[in-house]
Amino acid sequence: MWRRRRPPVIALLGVDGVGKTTQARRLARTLTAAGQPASYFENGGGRPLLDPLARRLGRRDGPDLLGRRVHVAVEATYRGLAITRALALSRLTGRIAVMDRYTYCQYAVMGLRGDGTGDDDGARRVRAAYRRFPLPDLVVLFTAPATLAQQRVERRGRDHEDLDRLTAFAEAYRDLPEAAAFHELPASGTPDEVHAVLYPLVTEALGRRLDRPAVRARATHLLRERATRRPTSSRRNVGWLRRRTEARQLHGSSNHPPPRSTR
Ligand SMILES: Cc1cn([C@H]2C[C@H](O)[C@@H](COP(=O)(O)OP(=O)(O)O)O2)c(=O)[nH]c1=O
Repeated sequence: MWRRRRPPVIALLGVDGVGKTTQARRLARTLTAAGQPASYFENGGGRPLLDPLARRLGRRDGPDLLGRRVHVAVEATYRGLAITRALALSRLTGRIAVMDRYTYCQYAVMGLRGDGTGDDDGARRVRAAYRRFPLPDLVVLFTAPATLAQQRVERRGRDHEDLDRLTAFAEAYRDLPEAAAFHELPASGTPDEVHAVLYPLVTEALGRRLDRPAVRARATHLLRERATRRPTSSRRNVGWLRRRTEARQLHGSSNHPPPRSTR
């Protein structure tokens, strides 16, 4: 269905533990089962790799290991490459891209840490580099109390999250200039409950996308209609052809111009 056009992009955002991965994987499966092939893509900034490495080397985290400027460059490049790969695979396969995190997560995490502001124009450079990525057809920001997100992260058993950091991170998402276009979805319920709200939002966004060719076809039709009403050069040519044919019929010649009346 999406072979000739860029397949839709659905981006799921939110702080750690809010349920992005759970919902994104499920969404890709449900869409595929419903005949709308979709793929799940994870677009992290490499934190699960960098932070443990930093700790092994006796540092607190990635920024402490690399310095703020280098860390942002590494993180934004890592995420940018993940998004590039995801979009390329989606385009090649014609499958809807369900994005677990997107460009906005980089902007939010930089806002949270205060990276790339003041003398350092890192934030502007990251935004400039990410400008080539398409606007998603739907951006969903999952929200949940920080305590619940923290419990979920603990239950996952892979990492730990500080409560204050989760609260500030949620604020950083809401402070983004793009936040007005995000669809906020409370994600405190069970995975079934959250999916039941998410899925109709997604199908509605896909429907809007499917409507676009119809709008374009109608516009093309109206333009053609207008063009045939206006006296264009091609219509004048048709008139000239008709007059020439009539003249030839009058003078009984098909291949030669009509004789001049003065002769
Ligand atoms: C969505 C959800 C997740 N979980 C669990 C599954 C995971 O182990 C953990 C974190 O969910 P996860 O989807 O990994 O969150 P995120 O991608 O936003 O960091 O919480 C619940 O217990 N209940 C839920 O409703």
